[in-house]
Order: sequence, then structure tokens, then C-alpha cells
Amino acid sequence: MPADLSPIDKAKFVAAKRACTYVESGMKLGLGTGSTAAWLVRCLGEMVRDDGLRVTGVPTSRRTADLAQAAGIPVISLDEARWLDLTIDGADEYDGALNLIKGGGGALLQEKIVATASDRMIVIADISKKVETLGAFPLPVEVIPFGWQTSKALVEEALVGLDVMGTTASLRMNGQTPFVTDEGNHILDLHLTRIGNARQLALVLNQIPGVVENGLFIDICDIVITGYGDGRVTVHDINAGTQQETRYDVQDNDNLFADLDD
Ligand SMILES: O=C[C@H](O)[C@H](O)[C@H](O)COP(=O)(O)O
Repeated sequence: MPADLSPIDKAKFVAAKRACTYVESGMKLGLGTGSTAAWLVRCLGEMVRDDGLRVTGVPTSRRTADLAQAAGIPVISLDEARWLDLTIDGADEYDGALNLIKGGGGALLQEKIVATASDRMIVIADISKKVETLGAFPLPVEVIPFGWQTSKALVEEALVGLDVMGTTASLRMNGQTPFVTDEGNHILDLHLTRIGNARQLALVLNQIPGVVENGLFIDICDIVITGYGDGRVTVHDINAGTQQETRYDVQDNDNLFADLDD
């Protein structure tokens, strides 16, 4: 393993590697977005190239589509796939009930549609993503550009009286201009500190005109695979009610580290 691989990248890699053990030939897979999901795409690409794995992927962003194509994974649209066997994605936070905050990279809308259209969703994450209560990570909310300031005011108004600690929202920027999602929308980041009732908040946000979707994934994730910097992996399966721990020897996978760009 190269000396410059950080413990966090090692943690993301081992989680991705463990998630690959759930993948079988013939599967239609939802491919998540972000730095952890990028490890998964690389691992899957290697299985396609070297082990003859036959899968088709539905990417959750243009970034992931490009990565998957470069890795040699055949890509189709969700409309072509219709339904998926498994989605594997990263997360910004997960709690003990495997509820999530997602969208730190702005891909929450496609990610939620794809995960919901899957028999199973597996989240891969390093241990820093685990929280007691969701909300320290700013909650992304996708809004259409038309009247976004009105939508922001309505969102902030709706937060008053809910079980959250903060009530401010900020427009996500990309340098001097508003960040634009793959669907041409903007993102409001809600600075809530602590979300007491995530289910209620998710429902309230999606009632507001102009809001397209929020980054709370409630009852969508089935399994969280957590990687640690020392190569350990834990698997929390919410349906089976089990937690297991394994260790991966990443030194056998040096070639995967050669062309890191994420
Ligand atoms: O919009 C981005 C996604 O929800 C990502 O899966 C999430 O932000 C986690 O990304 P990363 O693996 O880079 O921490």
C-alpha cells in the first residue's frame, strides 16, 4: 500500500471492498456518488475486468457515470433498468437506525430515486460518519431556482417549532455563483445542529413549494458497512438485526491506488 494513503481513504476502500461481496453477476446496480462511492466503482471495475463480473450500473450523477464508464462498467439509465437489485452509496451521516443525511456532493435527488428503486441499499462509510443523532452535518435540500429565496424563507419558517436546534439555511455556492445540481436546481444547506425527529422533518420539508427533495433518507438503507483506518470493517444489517466485524488486507490491492483522482 502506498505510504501516502491516508487512514480515511483506507477506511473508505475497505468498506467498498466489503460491499463488493454483496454483488453477483447479472445484477443491476445503483452506483452512488462521492469519494467513498468512487472506491466502490473502482473495485467493481476491477471485478468486471479481471473476474468476468457481469453487471450493469445506474449512476446517480454525471460524475459517477464518467467514473463507471472509465472503469469499464456498462451504464444504463434508471428508465432502462426500471428496478435495481442493489444500490451502494456513501453518506454524510448515519445513525443507529440506519437513517441518513446525504447530499453533501449535491447528488441527493438522483441518489434517493435510485436507492428507493432498489431491492436493497447498502451504505459504505468511514467511521467518522456515524452519529448518535442526525443533524451536525448541514442538511441539504434541493430547490428549484425559480423563487429560491421565497423557498428558503418558507423552509426557515417551517423549521421553527420543529424538533431541531437551528433554523438557518444557506444557499450552497460554487465560487461566486450558486451551486447547480445535475437537474439544474440549487441546494439549501440547513444548519440544524441536531434533528430530533428526522421523519417529521423530511415530510414537512417536502410539502414546501419549490422544494424538490431533502437529504434525509429514512427507512431506505438496509445495511451500513463501516470502514476503519486500520482495515477493520463492521457490517450493520438492520433487517437481520446483526453486526459483524471483519478485516481486509488492502496490501493485495495496490493496483487500485494507482490512479486515484477523487
Ligand atoms: O451528494 C453526495 C452524496 O450524498 C455522497 O454520497 C455523500 O455526500 C458522501 O460523500 P463522501 O463519500 O465523499 O463523503
